[in-house]
Amino acid sequence: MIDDLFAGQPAPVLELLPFDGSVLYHGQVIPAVQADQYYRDLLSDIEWQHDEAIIYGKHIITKRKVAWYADNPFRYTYSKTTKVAKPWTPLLQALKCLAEQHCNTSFNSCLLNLYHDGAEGMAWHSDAEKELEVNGTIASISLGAERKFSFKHKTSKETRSIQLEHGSLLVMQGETQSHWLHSLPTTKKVNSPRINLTFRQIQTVSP
Ligand SMILES: O=C(O)CCC(=O)C(=O)O
Ligand SMILES: [Fe+2]
Repeated sequence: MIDDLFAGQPAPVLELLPFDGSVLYHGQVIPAVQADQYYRDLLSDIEWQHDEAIIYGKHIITKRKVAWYADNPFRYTYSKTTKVAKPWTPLLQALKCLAEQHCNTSFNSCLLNLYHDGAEGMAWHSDAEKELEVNGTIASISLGAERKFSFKHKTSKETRSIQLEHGSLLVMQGETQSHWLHSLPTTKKVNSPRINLTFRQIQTVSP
């Protein structure tokens, strides 16, 4: 029986992309009870703020909330707005450590998103801001409501989707950001919050 074979073992890691990059779904790397606690702690302890963006010249304030933490008070620019990172909390440091163990790499920053319900999502984009290491690994931890996450190839337009479970880890690496867009589609089926943490490697400015 397949079930017996995997009993008590971590779920097998799943490759999502057929080519031009690699997206590995590690499944639920945080046990549910612990994930529940992390979710509650992050909801109350993180300094959540509405995100700002300038899109087609318009100043937009998102319903989704964000926060940015890092080793240093890095400045990070996306959607033409600049943020300054806050110092790690003990819980974020523990989650960073967990992500680093699974990815065999180190991260120096984390962007957090809080989607209050399925009406909030993220449009097609790739994480290729100039401050990010080129082809750097991005580790994404999900807590709270399960949501669909999609990839679309920039030229062939092929798509791949996956459900991101409570306590799960998804790792985007290699040439993924150069060739694929990703999005968190909005949905009427979800009416509770989801927290997402993406651990990243920001280029530190050389002297
Ligand atoms: O919410 C997610 O799972 C992904 C968020 C994302 O793509 C980003 O912050 O760049
Ligand atoms: Fe992204």
